[in-house]
This record gives sequence, structure tokens and C-alpha cells, in this order.
Amino acid sequence: MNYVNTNDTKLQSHRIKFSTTRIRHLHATSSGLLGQAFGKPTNLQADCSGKRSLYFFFLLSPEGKFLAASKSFEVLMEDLQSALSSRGLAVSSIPGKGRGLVTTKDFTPGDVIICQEPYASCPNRSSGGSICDGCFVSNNIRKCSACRVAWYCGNKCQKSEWKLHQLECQALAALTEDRKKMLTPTIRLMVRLILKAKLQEGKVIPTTPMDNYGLVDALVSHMSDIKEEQLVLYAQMANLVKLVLPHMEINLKEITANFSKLACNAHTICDSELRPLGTGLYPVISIINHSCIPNCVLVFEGRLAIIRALEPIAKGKEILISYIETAATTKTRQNDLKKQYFFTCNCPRCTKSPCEELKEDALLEGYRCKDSKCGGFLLQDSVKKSFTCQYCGLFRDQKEIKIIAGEVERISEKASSILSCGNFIEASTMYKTIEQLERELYNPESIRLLRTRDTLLKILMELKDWEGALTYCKLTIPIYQKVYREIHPMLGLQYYTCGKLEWLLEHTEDALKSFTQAADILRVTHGTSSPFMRELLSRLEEARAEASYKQSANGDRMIED
Ligand SMILES: C[S@@+](CC[C@H](N)C(=O)[O-])C[C@H]1O[C@@H](n2cnc3c(N)ncnc32)[C@H](O)[C@@H]1O
Repeated sequence: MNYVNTNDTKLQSHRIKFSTTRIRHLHATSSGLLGQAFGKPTNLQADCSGKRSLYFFFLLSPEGKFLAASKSFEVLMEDLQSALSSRGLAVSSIPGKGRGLVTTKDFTPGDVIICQEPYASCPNRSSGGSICDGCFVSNNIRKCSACRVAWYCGNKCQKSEWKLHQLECQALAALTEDRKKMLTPTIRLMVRLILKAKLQEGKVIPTTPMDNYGLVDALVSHMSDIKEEQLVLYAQMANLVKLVLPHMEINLKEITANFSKLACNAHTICDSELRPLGTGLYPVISIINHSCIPNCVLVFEGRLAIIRALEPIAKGKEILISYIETAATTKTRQNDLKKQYFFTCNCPRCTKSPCEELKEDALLEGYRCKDSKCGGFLLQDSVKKSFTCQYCGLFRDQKEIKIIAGEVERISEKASSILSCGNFIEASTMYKTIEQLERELYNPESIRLLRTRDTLLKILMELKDWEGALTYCKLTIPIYQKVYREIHPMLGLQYYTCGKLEWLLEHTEDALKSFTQAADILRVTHGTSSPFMRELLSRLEEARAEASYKQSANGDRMIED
């Protein structure tokens, strides 16, 4: 999922992917504990099935007693339903999908459907600096002097996080430097989740109908679908959590299942420009199912998750967001969903007629017609010697395609390593060549062409070549329009980038148009109150004022002439 914009935004969906490399080398040292977590993986699956009926809190006290066997699952669900009903929502059982969130009133585009603070969250360990644990900003932040792991932007966030961080801080401060290095954001997220549950259980932190461990307990874990290798990895991660919290008796099976829950329920927290900042678990928002043509979008303000309607949603309809990058062929989307979420999507886009699907996929990823004016898509002949345009019937020789594709691959490999070394000048030359070749090879709405142009846009912005950046930014817009829906944050953000470049280059009329198009989309997806949106709207006003000043100055000049 490539959400690219001015500031190096790259995001797929808001879903998380685990970084597991650090965990692997723990395997040797923790195999003893591993045995403790599992009899066999199959036993674990059996243990976890049917667990939903009761909310049992599996954290044990040092004496081995349950810390809490709180309200029954049914009571928790009743509390949740009544909290949701005042918002015009209900949890419902959706055939073939498990639970889902449905509306009990009508919503219009831009309406906030629901917002939620995370049950637990953790910022990424970003290379470009650190992030406040409380509000996820990265300006003027300071490290906690005791644990030297957490960062805060000031007293307010430090205070609001203190009850949780106090326990975490003690645990982290006691870790050796080597152990601290193993503390990935996912491990830290789990530590924080456990500590929050403990604090809520002890009533140090209040529980609410939308913020309690019972909701985490009720999330799907897909333990029976996970490959053994993955399960072993989660068990290793659970053991690492145990090492971080040595004084707490931890139920390894429970924590292992919770890692699996994170994989299919947690969300990547992003800034307004969709740059990933961290990970959060939002147990109510996690009830929302997926569609490749969603009626809602998930955005964040700080770490507050907000679901907004993208279109009119009538009472009784299911709320749907996209878990994945939707600018992809049906096969790619289905593979992504199966791999991480273990389901086959049956949304209208995934269940198109085979003919329509073939056409959409060939346009998104296939080769272009030899006649550049045709716009048709090619399909391979049965003998696989050539491709035939499905519009005009022209042939394109397989050999010719192979040569260009080989060239693209060869240069791309070099270009990406040159780019990762920060050699922007050489990288820009290489990516321009790739773009030219891809133009010959692929359809004008090809996703590959889109990615290359986005990369070029970023490189040229690094080089402060604003004219060049604007050229490629403009070239991406028609592709964004085709691969995303009319109202999509990616399209809005790309218009915004275009507008900023045009403004910089003093193309006032163009900038006004681009800011207007950006605002029309982003008002719906992002609302109007965030600092990000206020900035866009003020830029729009400024462009409007300057355009009208220029117009009136031109008018005056004409009268004088
Ligand atoms: C974040 S949870 C969504 C809530 C979930 N349905 C529940 O019962 O808690 C993600 C899981 O829901 C199911 N799911 C989500 N969207 C689906 C869809 N369009 N079709 C079938 N299953 C879906 C899959 O099992 C997926 O792993």
C-alpha cells in the first residue's frame, strides 16, 4: 500500500506488519519456555477455541491466582451495545464474516461514525527521530530519564501516561542494554496491553464499555489458521514479554494468542498525511470488517482513531473500511487478505464477472497496446508468443516486451540501491529512464508507472527540483483518479502536493484549483478541525485571495490599456 505524498508518505492500509527478525535469534535461548507455552501447537488451537463465552482475565498474580474473573461476556456486550446505540451503531453477526458494525441511523459523507482511543499503543522506532508516547508528535520531545525508552513532548502527556508508564518504566529500567535492543514496538505494545489490563483490573485505571480487556479478549485470533512457524514466533515473543515482566505470572498461551490478535486486529497509527507513526489496538474499531470498496475511512488525530463516512450510509448498512492497499489487482488483494486476515473477500469488486476482472487487472498491471492512442489492454495468446490488444486486435511480440521488461528490472535493482544510499541525483536519472521504459511497456493507468512516478516525485522534492516534481506529480493524478475512488485520502493528498508545488512556483490559478480539489476530498476524509486541515483551508483562502487580486489587477491593466 503506497500512500505517497509530499513528505515521503508510504502506507498500505492501517494494518500492521510484524518485524520479527530480532525475535528469531531468541529461539535458541527460549526453547525451554517455549515448551511451557505449548504442548503442541494443535493443543494450543484447541485451548483457544470457544474461549469467548466468558471474560476470564488470564493474568495471574504471583501466587498463581486469577487477578480477575470479571463480568460475563454477555454483560460486556450489552454494555457495548448500549454505548454504541447512542452513536447510531450496533454490533451484529454478519454471515461469513463473524461480528461486524452496522448503522442504526443514516450517515452522510464526512460524518464521524465512531472514534476511539487505543486500548494500548506504541510508537514506531523511527529512524528519523522519536515520537511522544502520549500524543504521537515528534517535536520537542524528551526521553524518560529512568527507563530511557519512552519519550514525551511535555508534562501533560507524561502525566496522562504516568499510571501505565510507572509500571512499564520499572520493568524497562531493569532490562540490560541487550534486552532493551530486543524490545520491538510490538513487544512493547503487548507489555503495555498487559499492564493496562492489570491496572484496570485493580481499578487504578477506570474501565468503560468501550475500553476494557473483555473487548480485547473477544477479538478474533485465527489461532487455528496460523502456520506452525508463525505460532512458534508468537510464542517466542510471548516469552520475551515474560522476560520484560519477570515479576508477573504470565499466561503464555494467552499472550501468544494476543500476538495473533494484534496481527489481524491492530492498526498502524498514521499522521494526517498517512505516514506511519506507530501501532494501536482499538477493540471496537477492530469489529469493523473489510471491503475493497469501503464506505468508510479510518484516519487518526494523534492516536485517536476516527472512522468517517465516505458516502451516504443508510440505516441498517454495514460499516466497512479497507484493510489493504486497494490499488491492486483482485489476485493481489485476495492474497494479501488471505495471508494476514484469513478470509476471501466477497465485496462487489472482488466478485466482478471474470471478463470485467480480466480487463481491470490487465489495465492495472498488464502491457499496453502497440498503438499508443488505442488505450486497449492486452491478453496473452494461447501459444504465448504474442499479446493481442482486446480493443483494436494489434499484436505485440512477446520478445519485444521481454527485452523492455528485462531492462526495467535491471535498472530498477540498481536504482533502488542507489536511492537507499541517498544518491538522489543519480537515482533521479535512473528512475526517469525506468519511467520512460514503463511508459512504453504498461498501460497509462498502470500501478507500476504510478509507483515509479511517485518515487521520482519524492526524489525530485529531495533535490528541490520543484518543476520536475510538479511534472511527475501531475502525471500521477489521472492514475490516482482511476485506481482509487472519487473520495479517497490518497487522491486528496496528491492534489494537495500538486497545489503546494504550484503555489511554490507561483502558478496561482493552478494552485487554487488543486487546493480546492484537495479540500473537497479531505474535508470528507479528515474533517475540518485538525491542524493539518486548518492549514490546508488557510492555504486555500490565501490562494483564492491572491488569484482574485491577480484577476482584478489584470482587469485594471486592461482598462488602462
Ligand atoms: C478486524 S477483525 C473484524 C471483526 C471480526 N469480524 C470479528 O468478528 O471480530 C478481522 C477479521 O474479520 C473477518 N473479516 C473481516 N472482513 C471480512 C470480509 N469482508 N469477509 C469475511 N471475513 C471478514 C476476518 O476473519 C478477519 O480476520
